[in-house]
Amino acid sequence: MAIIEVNGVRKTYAGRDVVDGVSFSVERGEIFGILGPNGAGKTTTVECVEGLRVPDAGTVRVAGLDPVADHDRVTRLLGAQLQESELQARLTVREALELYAALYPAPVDWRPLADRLGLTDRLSTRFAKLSGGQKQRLFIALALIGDPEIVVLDELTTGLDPRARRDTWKLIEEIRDSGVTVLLVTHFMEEAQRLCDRIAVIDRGRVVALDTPSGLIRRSTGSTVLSFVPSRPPTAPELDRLAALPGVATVTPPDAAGVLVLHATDDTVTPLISLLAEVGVTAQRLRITETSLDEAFLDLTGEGPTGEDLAGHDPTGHGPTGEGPTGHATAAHDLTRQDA
Ligand SMILES: Nc1ncnc2c1ncn2[C@@H]1O[C@H](COP(=O)(O)OP(=O)(O)OP(=O)(O)O)[C@@H](O)[C@H]1O
Repeated sequence: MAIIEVNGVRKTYAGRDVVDGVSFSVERGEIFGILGPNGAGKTTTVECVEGLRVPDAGTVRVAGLDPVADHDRVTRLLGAQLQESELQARLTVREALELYAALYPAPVDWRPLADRLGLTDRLSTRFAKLSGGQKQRLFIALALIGDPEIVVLDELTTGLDPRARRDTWKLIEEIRDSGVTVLLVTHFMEEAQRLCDRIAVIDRGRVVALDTPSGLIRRSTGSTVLSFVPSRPPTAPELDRLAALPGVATVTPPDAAGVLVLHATDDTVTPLISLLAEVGVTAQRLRITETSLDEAFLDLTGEGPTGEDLAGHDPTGHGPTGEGPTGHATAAHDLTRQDA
């Protein structure tokens, strides 16, 4: 049974639907990703799930409860990751763990939790002195301290170096394997592809696709990439015949290294081989690969922030606006969208 159900949720700011009829459900025990470009409405959506924002229309249920009307009960079920600005710089790791444990009726013992998250030798360190990866591990610990059934992680690995990001991914998998459902908001295709059981791609306030990572890839046009070095350059009519093969989305003529690339489907392979045999061309270094989630994302949304584009994006650097305790939503999102 679904542990989170979001049905037709709408949120309007200044006459603009920033969340425009979003629906999805999250099954118990999965890592469910919400992926989308800047300002797509991801944070607004998950804050409706957390009961931090009130939808203008639609319903949200967390384990059957309304996150606004049953806020206290939902808070006990759902551990949310803090934003950096929400923790005092001078607080030590131990103080933060003790403080947050005291907020819950039945917290887990924070010592083994700190140990599991590699924080034991940092217990006396002040928050401001922790590295980016250590801060994120502390946020995960604080999100888990109330022994939640669901944990919401929003842009957890933004700003981390590749090693710290991979360490964090391992922790997120361990959390899922311990039976906790994970709702993960991310910009990073690689992160979504590697971690998520299913992904909702949100663009301009709407769910444009919802599937497993490989399902999303298969859905995009030209999901199979065929590349080879033809034994001689193809003529213009031959390139036209390649483009007309079943399943071909695009043909890129040989580059400087002589490599010709087709974005196509698995059904293209046999007719391609036949055509090449017919015109007397051999295919050297033939490679058949799956397109990346990155390319599928571009195809699904018509734009594509890549991990690198967004590596410097700091969601905590945004100033607060009228609603939402995280200070996430700011005009900076709009600027990013206009720039995109
Ligand atoms: N309280 C608010 N007042 C006015 N506009 C808001 C408010 N909260 C969010 N918005 C706008 O709603 C849109 C969606 O914001 P949201 O933070 O949900 O997007 P996001 O997909 O999480 O983006 P990012 O990946 O950049 O964090 C943005 O254009 C944002 O400026």
